[in-house]
This record gives sequence, structure tokens and C-alpha cells, in this order.
Amino acid sequence: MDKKESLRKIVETIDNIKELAEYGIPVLIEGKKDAESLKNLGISGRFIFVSRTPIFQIADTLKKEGILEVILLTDFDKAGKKYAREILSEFQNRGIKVNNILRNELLKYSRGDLKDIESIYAYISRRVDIMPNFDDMLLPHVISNVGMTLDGKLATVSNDSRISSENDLKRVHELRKEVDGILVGIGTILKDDPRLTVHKVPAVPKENPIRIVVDSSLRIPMTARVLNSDAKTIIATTKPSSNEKDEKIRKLISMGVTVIQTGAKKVNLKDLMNELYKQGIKKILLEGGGTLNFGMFKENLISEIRVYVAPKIFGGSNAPTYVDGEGFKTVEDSPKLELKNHYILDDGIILEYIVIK
Ligand SMILES: NC(=O)C1=CN([C@@H]2O[C@H](COP(=O)(O)OP(=O)(O)OC[C@H]3O[C@@H](n4cnc5c(N)ncnc54)[C@H](O)[C@@H]3O)[C@@H](O)[C@H]2O)C=CC1
Ligand SMILES: Nc1nc(O)c(N)c(N[C@@H]2O[C@H](COP(=O)(O)O)[C@@H](O)[C@H]2O)n1
Repeated sequence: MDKKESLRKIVETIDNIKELAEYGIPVLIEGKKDAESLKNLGISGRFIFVSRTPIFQIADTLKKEGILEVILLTDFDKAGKKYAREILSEFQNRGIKVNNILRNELLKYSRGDLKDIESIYAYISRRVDIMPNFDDMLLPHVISNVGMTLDGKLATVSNDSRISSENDLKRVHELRKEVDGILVGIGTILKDDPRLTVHKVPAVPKENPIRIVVDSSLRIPMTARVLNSDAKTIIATTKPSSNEKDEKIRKLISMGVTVIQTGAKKVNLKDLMNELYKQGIKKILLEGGGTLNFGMFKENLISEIRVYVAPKIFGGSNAPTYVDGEGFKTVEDSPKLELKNHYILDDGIILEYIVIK
């Protein structure tokens, strides 16, 4: 792994810590300077200083509060290792999961250069300064959401996709309000002709997220509803040009649509994500379908999953499923997920996962 890739991995680890901390998982650190360094990196949440209170006491308090998991981020020196051993023992004895993976990743990817948590911020910012292309590595936070049947279908063989309950659709539209962009594949546009705006809960029309369509062969019909003026739209297509394609791009641009060209046969999803990030689209809701979902999972571009599982079975080997495409060849190749939340909504169940990168 070269230096650039190692730094990218460290930034990804920081992003994972950020997500988990925002979820309410306490972060165990040694002192105030560690908290400052993490805050400078945009990590907010509950920091617990293990140098101030006996570890068994902290574990007892968190146990009483019903905390199920903590993130271990003590230093990498002798003292930090001693704290880590004690935390692992005291917390695990009380049935509290200790997430040690992120600390290990920081150590691994910094190849031992990082000695403590308080210097993480300086470590990263120094390297970002000497890497002018660092911007090329930044990617948006992507939440994948679908409404699926118990057998994982997104629609029937004849494309009836009425899966979500009324309250689930409201949940999705609340989620749409939180993001900068909504991403779908052209298959979904051709089959559903969606609006991709916030229209099932009260909202300010001007604040609709940007609609992003991944369309390798530029098949989008000029009458598609995503091209209306309800929100801004970005179409991502491949680079190779033809007279016909160039003409269509010109028409789209004249309608106010932004066209991003990346990739040869298929849209290069990683490049696209980086370009969207640079354009200020930092949080994306991926709303399928199955082909694009696979492409996004394959490139490791999804951070979170939220699915509504409806008490329905559609069957049909040609009916779209949550993740289609070529599929992963082995279990090792497939994404690693961690269940973060689940609850009943109407007659279905919501499952929320974090993708472990
Ligand atoms: N129940 C639900 O929550 C949802 C259901 N759906 C259903 O899913 C179906 C549509 O799914 P699909 O046909 O699979 O189409 P899709 O929406 O996944 O679009 C696939 C297209 O994405 C484009 N693409 C470009 N670059 C790509 C890349 N690198 N990787 C992957 N795709 C790339 C290709 O042009 C490809 O044809 C419809 O039946 C729709 O109703 C779609 C979204 C949500
Ligand atoms: N969450 C969810 N549940 C379902 O049952 C669905 N069929 C979908 N479909 C997605 O939502 C789009 C429709 O959006 P508009 O209401 O037109 O804004 C559709 O194209 C799918 O992406 N989603």
C-alpha cells in the first residue's frame, strides 16, 4: 500500500469513528488534548477520559446506562496499551462490546508513525498539505435506502414497486430532506419516472436535494420528471462521444442540467463520487435500483444502509433485488455490515446497518 492509499485509509477510519460517535457510541480516550484533536477532525459525540476515573467505575456507569458498545481510542504507547488491556477486560466482563478495530487500523495505516491520539489531527493535516491531490480522495457519505420484500425484491416481475408503507415513505422523505443529493440509476428512471423531490412531508421546495442520475449510455428521456424545474439535476454519463450524444448533452445543459462525464463503458462511480464531493454534495441518499446498488457496494462507496422490510414476497428470478449486478464471488469479498438499529414501522421492519470499510 503506497503512502497516498495509507492516508486515504486513515481518513476512512476517521470517517467511521465520526459515524459511530454520531450514533451515540461513547469514545474512550485518555485526556482533553485527545478530544481536541478528534474535534478538529470533525468528530463530535461523547468522549470519556479514562485517565481521570478508575476504568471499572466507568464500565459500571456505562453498564447502568445500558450502553452496549464503546470505541477504544487510547494512545499507542505503553500507558495507552495498559489502558486498552484494562478496558477490554473490564468492559467485556460486563458484556459491553469494545470496538478496538478502529484503533488498530490507525496504528496499521500510519505504520507505527502515529504515537498517540492527540497528534492525529497534526498528522493528517501535515500530510494533506504535502499532497496537493488530497482533494481527489474525498468522498461523500452515502446512505443506501430501499423498501424491499422479505425475499429481497425491489419490485415484482412486472415492475410493481409499491412496497413501502405510508409511514415508511414519510421516513424516506424526511431522509431526503437531510441530504445534499439523491442518487438513482437510469433503470429506475426508465421504469418509475420518479420525481425524487421531498413531496410526502412538509418541505421548502427550494431546499430539494440535487437529483443525480447514473446513465452510462445517456438513455434519459427528455420528458423524464427528474428534468423538471422542481430541483437541480446532475446526469452522470461516460466519456466517449458521438454526434447524437453530444447533441443530447447540449440540450440537457441548455435546460439547466449539469452533465458529468467519467468512465469509458460504465460511469466510473468513484470518480463521480469525488466530483460530487468537490461540488459540495457531501451527503447522498442512494435510492437504487439493484444494478447501481451493486456498483456502489463493489466500489465500497456506501457508508450506511437503511431498509424497510415489508411482509411481502414477490418471487421471480427476473424481479429486481436490493443488490443485483454480477454479485460478489465469495463471502470475503462481500461487504461487512454491523447492525446499528432496528424497529417496527407499520407492518414492516426497519433495519439500519453501518458498512465496515
Ligand atoms: N423498492 C425500492 O426501494 C426501489 C425499487 N427500485 C426498482 O428497481 C428497478 C430498477 O433497477 P435496475 O433496473 O437495476 O436499474 P438501476 O436503477 O440500478 O440502474 C442501472 C443503470 O445504472 C447505470 N450505471 C452506470 N454506471 C454504473 C456502474 N458503474 N455500476 C452500476 N450501474 C451503473 C447503468 O446505465 C445501468 O443500466 C425498478 O424496478 C425500480 O422500481 C428502484 C429503487 C428503489
Ligand atoms: N423507499 C422506497 N420504497 C418503495 O416501496 C419504493 N417503490 C421506492 N422507490 C424509490 O422511490 C422513487 C420514487 O420517488 P418519487 O416518489 O417519485 O419522488 C423510485 O424511483 C425509487 O427510487 N422507495
